[in-house]
Amino acid sequence: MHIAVSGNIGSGKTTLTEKLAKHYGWKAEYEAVDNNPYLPDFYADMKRWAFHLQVYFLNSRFNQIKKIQENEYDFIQDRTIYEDAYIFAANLHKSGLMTDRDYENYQSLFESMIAHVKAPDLLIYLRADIPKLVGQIEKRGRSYETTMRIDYLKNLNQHYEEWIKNYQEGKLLIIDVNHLDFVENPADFSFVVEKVNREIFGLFS
Ligand SMILES: Nc1ncnc2c1ncn2[C@@H]1O[C@H](COP(=O)(O)OP(=O)(O)OP(=O)(O)O)[C@@H](O)[C@H]1O
Repeated sequence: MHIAVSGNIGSGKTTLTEKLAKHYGWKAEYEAVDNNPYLPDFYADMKRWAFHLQVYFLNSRFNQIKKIQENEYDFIQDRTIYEDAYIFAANLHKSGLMTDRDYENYQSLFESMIAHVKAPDLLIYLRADIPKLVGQIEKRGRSYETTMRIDYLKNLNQHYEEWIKNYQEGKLLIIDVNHLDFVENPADFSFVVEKVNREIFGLFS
């Protein structure tokens, strides 16, 4: 079984992925953040590094999916390959931070890859408004994320909502996390687990 957690920057994917993996005994696949060779440069100069970063994420996500699909274990994945293409790359192109030429090249690479990708059995989307995202980004205090503009988060949220509205690849669970704190409040985590239980009941057989 393949579960994926999606959502904007700071929506709490990594924490929820960790907690659900522990709760259900699933293996977890995280985003390449600490060893990412482009991320700090990208935040300093998006136009200069957009294409490089997108190719890096696409490849790293594709390798994760291969691993998940080739394995017999149940996996939970922190962010999907769809978000790289339909949210981040699309937004960079729309905002004029990726040229038409680079975007077309990227899309063609994505199309070649997506033919080999199976959608997750369950997609969990963490919906969060800007104040919640900003609060969580500030709390974790990654230095290179301090230059991030509110507009960037807003545009990403618009892309997320559009994508989720049209998502038909598999089961989808939308969780509004604006008033949830599944780290500090055990009842909030139980609330999420109950929702997930309802969705995965039947997927195990
Ligand atoms: N395709 C992409 N294009 C641009 N930036 C990306 C892409 N994928 C991930 N990132 C950025 O890489 C970093 C990944 O950090 P991390 O894995 O902690 O996730 P996050 O998006 O901050 O979410 P969360 O707080 O929900 O775990 C963030 O700054 C994130 O937005």
